[in-house]
Amino acid sequence: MAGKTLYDKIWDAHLVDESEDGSSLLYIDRHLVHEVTSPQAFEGLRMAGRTVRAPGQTIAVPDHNVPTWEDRAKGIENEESRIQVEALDTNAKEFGIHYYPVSDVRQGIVHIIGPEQGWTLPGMTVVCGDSHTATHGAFGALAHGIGTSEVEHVLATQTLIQQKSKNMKVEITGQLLPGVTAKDIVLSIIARTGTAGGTGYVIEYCGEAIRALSMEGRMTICNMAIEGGARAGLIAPDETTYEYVKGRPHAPKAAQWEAAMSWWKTLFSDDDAQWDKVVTLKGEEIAPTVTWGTSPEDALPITATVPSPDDFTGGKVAAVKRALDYMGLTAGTPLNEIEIDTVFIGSCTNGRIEDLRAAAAILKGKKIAVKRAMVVPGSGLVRAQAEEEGLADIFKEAGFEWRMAGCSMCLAMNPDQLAPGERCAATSNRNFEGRQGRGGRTHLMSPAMAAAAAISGRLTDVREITAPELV
Ligand SMILES: CC(C)[C@H](C(=O)O)[C@@H](O)C(=O)O
Ligand code: SF4
Repeated sequence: MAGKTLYDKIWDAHLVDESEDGSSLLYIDRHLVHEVTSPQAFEGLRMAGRTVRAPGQTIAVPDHNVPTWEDRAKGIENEESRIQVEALDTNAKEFGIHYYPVSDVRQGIVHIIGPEQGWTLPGMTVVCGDSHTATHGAFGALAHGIGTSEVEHVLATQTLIQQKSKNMKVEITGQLLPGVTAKDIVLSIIARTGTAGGTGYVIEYCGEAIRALSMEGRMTICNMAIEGGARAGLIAPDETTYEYVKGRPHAPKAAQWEAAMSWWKTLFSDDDAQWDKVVTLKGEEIAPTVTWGTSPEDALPITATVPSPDDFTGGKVAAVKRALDYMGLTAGTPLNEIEIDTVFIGSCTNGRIEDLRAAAAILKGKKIAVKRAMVVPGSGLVRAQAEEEGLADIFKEAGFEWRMAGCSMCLAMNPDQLAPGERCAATSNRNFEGRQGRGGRTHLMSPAMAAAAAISGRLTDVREITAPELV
């Protein structure tokens, strides 16, 4: 019998039942909940007179709709947003689940606080009514987004009906060059495989360059597995993982830690595991990367020029024409000559402490050359740590707004939005039309690249900026 992949192992360990058509019932270890996709699910429970099956494994936090200005006691102006946050508040209390309200310093983006609080652990199944649940795969947890009716199903039963995906391996060999980060890796992968390259697969990221990443960097990679079309992303746990998890509020302790470790140490793909698809990239060949279009696959090294529709074939020709029109770009323009108005550093892709450190290292002692720039820490605890480390002062002195935690300008569901035509260097994960506000233009990149763009006023190769750790 062939060996198993990491995905096979976690799947098998959570399989409750399997029917002949291949649909399977999986046990769910952690259910994360936010305000946008949960109100109807709780309402469904209420109407059926049901309770939450495992309230101790269900964790709720408002993040998408909350304003990120400092005085949040003022409440939420937009009615729909306010109703959703109020509903979460009521539901969390009524159903007795773990809850981090806006007033709690631990509040933040659901995919940042799960790992931060030690809810996300290797070998678990983790779900949330949110596509970027893939983030938690960085711990070697099988984590994916679910729809609102599935949220209700998990709340009621702590199980989920699933079809097994195929196994895909993405290997990044060798080492990254200075100035190149996890974000550049994942943008380069999606540029290569396309946004449909992972459709039907769970991707395991491996190789020397992945092993060398911190947990923050690994979360950035898995966060965007969904942008590459995959059901989930996974990275096998190792010492870096255990060190990050150990001592977190909800991580196992003492004898439980030892028991958990003996399971976690089995969580890797066997040498003779079967892969349905394999993609390999060389770490040394990855450059600081930016997107130029309206799909995450529209990514190129910063040293490139805006492509022409003629460089493509099939349906992509018309898509590129439309993208260039929407983005207000002309084929042949060097990417590093594109002037920007705004910089957004934050989101569940790049709103962790390491991301803020990387941006601050570039910004130290410099001033922004853009109309507006904001840093939105991914959680209240990231914000507090950044303040303690002096990063907040660096951002503020450079001219950045220093905000409270939330999804913020990653998507236009709260007051932080782009105006029509406004061009933004963003550390988030989606650059679709209108994603950051109607008519807004998004260029995705790493925090260091966004910081470099902030001080030059145009898309900039971070390797041109002198920063202590880059020389
Ligand atoms: C609002 C939510 C359902 C959505 C998602 O599923 O990803 C959001 O988080 C996003 O990033 O677009
Ligand atoms: S930060 Fe952005 S990508 Fe992440 S959950 Fe919020 S809206 Fe979705």
